[in-house]
Amino acid sequence: MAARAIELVCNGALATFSFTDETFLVDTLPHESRLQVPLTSVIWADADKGKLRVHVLAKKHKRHTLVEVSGTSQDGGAQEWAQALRDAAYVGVSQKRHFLVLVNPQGGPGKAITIFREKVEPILCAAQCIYDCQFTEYRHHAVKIASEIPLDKYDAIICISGDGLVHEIFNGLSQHREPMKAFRIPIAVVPAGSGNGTCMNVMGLGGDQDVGAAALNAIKGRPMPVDLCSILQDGKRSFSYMSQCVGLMADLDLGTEHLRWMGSNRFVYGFLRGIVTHKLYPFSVSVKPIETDKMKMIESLRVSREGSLEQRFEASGSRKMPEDGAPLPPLRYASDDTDGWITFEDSILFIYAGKGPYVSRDLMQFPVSLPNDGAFDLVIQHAVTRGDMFAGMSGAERGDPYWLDSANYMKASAYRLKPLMPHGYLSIDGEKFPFTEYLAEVHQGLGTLLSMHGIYLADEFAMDPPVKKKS
Ligand SMILES: Nc1ncnc2c1ncn2[C@@H]1O[C@H](COP(=O)(O)OP(=O)(O)OP(=O)(O)O)[C@@H](O)[C@H]1O
Repeated sequence: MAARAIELVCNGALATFSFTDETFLVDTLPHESRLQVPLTSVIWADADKGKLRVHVLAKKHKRHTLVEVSGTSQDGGAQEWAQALRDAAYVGVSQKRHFLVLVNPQGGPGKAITIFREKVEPILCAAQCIYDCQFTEYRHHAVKIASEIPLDKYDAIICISGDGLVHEIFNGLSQHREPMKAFRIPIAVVPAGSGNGTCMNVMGLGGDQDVGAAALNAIKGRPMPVDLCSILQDGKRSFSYMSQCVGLMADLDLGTEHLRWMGSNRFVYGFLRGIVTHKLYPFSVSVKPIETDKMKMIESLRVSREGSLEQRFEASGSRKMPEDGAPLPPLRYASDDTDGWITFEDSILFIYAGKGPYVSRDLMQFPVSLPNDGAFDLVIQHAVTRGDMFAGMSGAERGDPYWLDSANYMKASAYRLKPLMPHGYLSIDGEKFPFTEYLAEVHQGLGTLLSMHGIYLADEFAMDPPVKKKS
């Protein structure tokens, strides 16, 4: 598309506002200031009595910040131009979305209310969105809110929190009287917890610190189906959307709660403590694998990254709207099915299953994870020397541990895990669960997140295997 431009007067100087399919540009003459942002970053444009105002989220110091640019047209046409810009900036997504905003005042460092009032609210208002806001008042409050959410009222739920509240929302939606329809309500997360892995998976590296990018994702993102996992434990069914882990990785999360004052450094401390104690954990785990070949998983990742944005969403969004009253999907493996299962019984360092490449800023545990391939990625990390554990810390944030020979990396549609020790930690989406046997079973594309990309962003992962040093 040829650039569509309008001449305006801004602060006494002449300026040209223009846009193409890709970009919005403001040029002030003589070239004193220039603003250029992707067209997707334009969140509103309107004109009144010849005065044109455009709101964009411009990237400054690695964060998206709300910026207003305005000018007066002397030749008319501002209203029509603003409308054209708005339509171009919202191609494929609806304008003026209606949100339920859930804010966890206790999440992470306790700044969620400030983040909402000072950063998110002005952006939602600038984009002319409508929202109902609720502060969560106690643990599991979000489960109750999501289980009673009116269908058809909201375009999405915005969660200003960490990953724990998202876990509660998915579980609340599963308890809705119309669970399958409730699961179609997309969730957008604004980082305000101590664990913000979901934001990194959706928005890429730095997404855990970019509130503006998260608000933009809520306003402009499209529904991306994501696999969820049923957890059946002691006859009770719940849902996990992000991770399950036992062994060292659960110890360093749940076993360092008393060191919260250290921030995310407590995880590093926990890992170093694990190197010193060099403890192994006995488990039995049976897996129903879909893929065990690391190079084939890389190939699927490559394919998923190819193709246009439209193609990606088309490929991932072919779900039909469920019928009224459709129940939750049944569990296929609740009985003792063993056909095609592989069993490992061993003392291991940890077992980690998950969806989404990042589990934290410092760890890309599942670099080949895809949003809706019907699998949770599962890693069984076998015993290694202290030296190898230490060396394994380097490159963990860009997925290097994927290539470790000592790690079984699989895509699984289900697994059963049984602790062979009396005490320990089981972390599910970062929450503490009873340390007893459970079954995990994947449901393809059951949940929905908002995304501007249709895939997870984990570009730091090098898809080629490292060259092995000759010994
Ligand atoms: N008002 C409240 N008081 C106490 N706990 C709350 C409140 N609202 C929500 N919670 C709890 O906070 C927990 C986690 O919140 P959140 O997801 O925002 O942060 P997180 O980073 O995952 O966790 P955390 O900060 O605890 O490490 C959830 O278990 C939720 O039940």
